[in-house]
Amino acid sequence: MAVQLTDTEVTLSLSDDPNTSCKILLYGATVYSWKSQNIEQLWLSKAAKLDGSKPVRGGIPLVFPVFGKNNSDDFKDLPQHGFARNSTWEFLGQTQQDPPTVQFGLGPENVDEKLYSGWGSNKDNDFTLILTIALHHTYLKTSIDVINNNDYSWDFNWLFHNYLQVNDIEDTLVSNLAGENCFDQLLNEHYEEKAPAVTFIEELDRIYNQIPEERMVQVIELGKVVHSIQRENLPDIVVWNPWVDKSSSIADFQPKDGFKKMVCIEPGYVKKFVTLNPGETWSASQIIKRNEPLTLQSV
Ligand SMILES: O=P(O)(O)OC[C@H]1O[C@H](O)[C@H](O)[C@@H](O)[C@@H]1O
Repeated sequence: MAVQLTDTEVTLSLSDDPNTSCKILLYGATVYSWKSQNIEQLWLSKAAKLDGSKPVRGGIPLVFPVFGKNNSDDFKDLPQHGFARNSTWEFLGQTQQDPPTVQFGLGPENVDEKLYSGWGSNKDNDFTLILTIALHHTYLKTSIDVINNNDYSWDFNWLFHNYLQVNDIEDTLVSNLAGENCFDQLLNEHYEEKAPAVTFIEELDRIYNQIPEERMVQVIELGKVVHSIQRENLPDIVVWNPWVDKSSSIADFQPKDGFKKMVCIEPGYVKKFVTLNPGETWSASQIIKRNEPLTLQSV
């Protein structure tokens, strides 16, 4: 069976290749495992909670309606990264057989009242989120539709918080960001990226912004491309590795040297807010690919 459902999660697998599969928790609609030909592609903390008691540390948590903490009136009462990752989504069903494709939905009725009331000055922003996940032989596609059901407009951020698995972060490069604008969240500074590729030797937390859509960001290990990310309507890319001190301060980050095995590459719309008008739908997607050729688009 290509799609299996339990009370808490959905599993997709390819009928002609059962070793290619992904698992999605209803909690947060979080993809917490994606295996391609039996090789796990996503990093998941050994201490990640999969019981709905807190957002999943690993996989692909979803960030909505705010990225990080924001002190403006409409967002200051929300938790870090909003409430999509800590709400239980509805499974809407399978929409396609081949490739296996499923959808999940979230609306105000699914969100804890206290969390929801932290958003917006009207306190009744009526939204629908539809998440679509499609599993292919060599890639995983996640797409989001955000619908405004109100008769007034409101603002939001969206981000796919991908925790990608690597063998050794010190052998890992992230390419195709040279020459782009970056906001360094640790230095609290904007600058132009001068390095031909992003390397990791300490904690790193940057928002690369307004990256042209044709730019394919690639994660390269010892000269081999391990992940490539294609984006639609997601102009910003957060690159994060917590390294030693930050990992040790995160209770559900295990093992403590797990930062060596992961890099977060997070396509989103976070440097500015999307303003969504009444009745309108905003759509975006990402495709995470394996085994792509090296594409040099900036050096
Ligand atoms: O600990 P969390 O709330 O899941 O956030 C984890 C990380 O998310 C993003 O990558 C941010 O850029 C980081 O500043 C943050 O530390």
